[in-house]
Amino acid sequence: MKIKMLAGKTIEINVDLVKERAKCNFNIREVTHILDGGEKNTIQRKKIEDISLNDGQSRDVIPEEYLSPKERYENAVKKSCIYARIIKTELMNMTGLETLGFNSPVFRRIADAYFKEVTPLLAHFGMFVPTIMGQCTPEQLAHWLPRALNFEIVGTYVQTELGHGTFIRGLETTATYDPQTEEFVLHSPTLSSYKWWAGGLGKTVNYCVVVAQLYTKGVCHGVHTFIVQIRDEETHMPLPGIRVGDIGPKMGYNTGDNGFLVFNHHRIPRENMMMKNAQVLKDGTYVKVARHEKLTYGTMVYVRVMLVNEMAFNLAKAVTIAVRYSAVRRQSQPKPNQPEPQVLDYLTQQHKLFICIATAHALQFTSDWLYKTFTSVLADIRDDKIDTLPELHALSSCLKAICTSDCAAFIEICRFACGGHGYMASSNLSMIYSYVSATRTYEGDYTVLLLQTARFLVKAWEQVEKRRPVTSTISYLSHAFDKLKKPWDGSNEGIIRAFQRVAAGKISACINCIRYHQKSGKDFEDAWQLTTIQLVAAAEAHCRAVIYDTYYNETIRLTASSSPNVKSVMEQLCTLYLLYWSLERTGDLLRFTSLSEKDIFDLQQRYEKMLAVIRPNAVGLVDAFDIRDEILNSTLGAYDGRVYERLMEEALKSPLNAEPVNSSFHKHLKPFMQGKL
Ligand SMILES: CCCCCCCCCCCCCCCCCCCCC/C=C/C(=O)SCCNC(=O)CCNC(=O)[C@H](O)C(C)(C)COP(=O)(O)OP(=O)(O)OC[C@H]1O[C@@H](n2cnc3c(N)ncnc32)[C@H](O)[C@@H]1OP(=O)(O)O
Ligand SMILES: Cc1cc2nc3c(=O)[nH]c(=O)nc-3n(C[C@H](O)[C@H](O)[C@H](O)COP(=O)(O)OP(=O)(O)OC[C@H]3O[C@@H](n4cnc5c(N)ncnc54)[C@H](O)[C@@H]3O)c2cc1C
Repeated sequence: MKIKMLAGKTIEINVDLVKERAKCNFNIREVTHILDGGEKNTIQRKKIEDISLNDGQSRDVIPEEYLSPKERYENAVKKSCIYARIIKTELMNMTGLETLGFNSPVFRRIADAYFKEVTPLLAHFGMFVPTIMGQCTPEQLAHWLPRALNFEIVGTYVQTELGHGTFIRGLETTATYDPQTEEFVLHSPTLSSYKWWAGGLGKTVNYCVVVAQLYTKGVCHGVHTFIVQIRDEETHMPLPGIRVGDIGPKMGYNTGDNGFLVFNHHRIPRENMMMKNAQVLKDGTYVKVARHEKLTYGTMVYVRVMLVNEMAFNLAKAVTIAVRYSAVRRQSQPKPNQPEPQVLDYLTQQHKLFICIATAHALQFTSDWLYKTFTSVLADIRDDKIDTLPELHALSSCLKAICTSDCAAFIEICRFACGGHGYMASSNLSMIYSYVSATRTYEGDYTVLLLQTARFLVKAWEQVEKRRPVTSTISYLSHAFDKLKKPWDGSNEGIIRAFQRVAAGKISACINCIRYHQKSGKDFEDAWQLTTIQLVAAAEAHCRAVIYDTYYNETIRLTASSSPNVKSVMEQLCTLYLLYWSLERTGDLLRFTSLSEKDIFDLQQRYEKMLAVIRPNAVGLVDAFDIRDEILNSTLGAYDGRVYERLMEEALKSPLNAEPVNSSFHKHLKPFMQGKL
């Protein structure tokens, strides 16, 4: 152990980690600034983290795992209030922080110090407020937004029902306009129409955005959004006509009180229909305002965009834990009479972990780029231009699907990399995994969203066939008709072009398959269904090509003025990422490019050399994510590497250790062992 001063405190640091940090050859701070989007952001983030975490209010006295479900929920509500108050009063009013939105990634990051699972207010921050911002008229906005931002009301987003989640047009809850009273009557006509899943609905919120089928003058106009009060603002009792409760234990999100909601002819004022995109006049006349009918789905697009950033952050946490632990952990004896090596020195361990570091960078850069695209499309929509929306929908759909799926898979690999201790709840890897694993399903299931992107790609292909221009993310399709396979080029640019060829080849194969089925007499819908396995694969290939291209170009752009070693380590990671996926997808490359057996051998050699090059910087790279111990919440991943001490300290907190003999011994085990039971 070595002693080191950190943030004014003297701490003991594991000697292996000290050596690792001494080996690091690049400026860690510089990489942190790049990942944060600039030095100013890092300074601001650290200032906010200090204010909200230094007083220890985020800490639990008793670890959450030992509380009952009810106590865990109550603890999460208590901490949500502390957390929201700090953000609202102390941070939002600080000079210099005005530019931070309520949904700033910095606030998001701090939340993990307060909640091992989630805050019951997550859907308030992540969905209720954004829906108000996106779906209200200016008058409605003036009424609802300040109340929601000041937490005078707390809300959630209630869309999914027992019977339907994916197929929104199939939702059954009705909102029928009554011109006599100028109210909407909300009703749940069947068991399958019961609302199910919304976060915070069970016990926390008093308002919600409800998605329901709008009926007026006897005509159904499809799903629309309504702001519905469900609980009394004073007593919190459910209002008449409302049945609401918690849906019970889940694989994760257990402090999130996901709920059910049943309407029995519940009335709300006409003004509570969110009327930015469509209106119902007092006499019941339906007026469509928006030029694109899917603008009602705007909150989902927003959350899908935000989820890519969520994935980058969660993977950064998991790999920080796994790399630090792998530097501390020593195991086996590959050579006789030699000391046990750090497990990080095993090539197989590097193969598990360095791709996770690279992926966290790839997702961070892709998410920043996607967010910029999102804000630019929002600006277009404000100017009444809706032609950029389909591409945003296609991009956010596939990126949400692939990033959530990759991130869950890589977090599980981080757990494997930590052996048995990775399975301890105190490693925090299980909690990170259960949180991330749900993201592949919610906000649009993986397969369903990739099929949305596939629709866009098939249409794009038809445009390219007609030699019509297409948008930038699919411009590579224009080369799909080049007949000759180009010689394999293993440079980064060459690999990216090769994967664009793979994507184009897969889309082309789908088109051929759809047309083949149509020629055999199938209608388009059936031909589409028969092609869906390939369509999902084509959308995945397209998405990966977008990520490769974005990661590569952003790395070059963001390190243009970096110091040489920072530039090189960032480029090495990007190259590693491209080599990793080339080796993972040799089948595709063999099918659609001129890759040979010899090229695969070369790729493998280059990949393994790259692992060795990155090895000395591994701990430095995860330190550069700059995730505070309070946020990591892990016995295995703390900055000081006191892994075994922390494991033991946490074990001693188990209530089972509070007494030398548990009463069940005398009550059950002893009589059983003595044959008296
Ligand atoms: C002061 C306070 C400070 C506090 C600080 C706090 C800080 C904390 C910050 C927190 C913020 C962080 C946020 C990050 C994470 C947030 C997490 C929030 C928690 C989320 C929990 C989960 C919630 C949910 O799951 S909500 C429910 C989501 N449900 C779905 O996603 C359903 C999926 N289904 C669909 O999207 C659709 O039904 C679909 C697309 C599958 C099919 O729809 P359809 O109507 O049947 O359409 P279809 O006929 O197939 O297509 C017609 C046409 O329309 C196109 N289309 C479809 N969708 C869209 C769209 N969205 N936009 C544009 N176009 C669309 C489709 O492609 C077709 O086009 P064409 O092919 O051209 O015809
Ligand atoms: C933790 C969590 C939090 C949530 N929070 C909220 C919330 O706050 N508000 C809210 O409204 N909802 C919420 N949800 C619900 C969530 O949005 C839905 O569960 C999700 O959209 C998937 O829909 P589903 O459950 O209907 O799945 P289904 O659509 O029934 O999916 C089942 C299977 O069928 C497949 N499938 C479905 N349709 C097709 C198709 N057309 N083609 C091919 N395959 C298909 C899917 O791929 C999947 O494998 C939450 C869910 C979870 C798990």
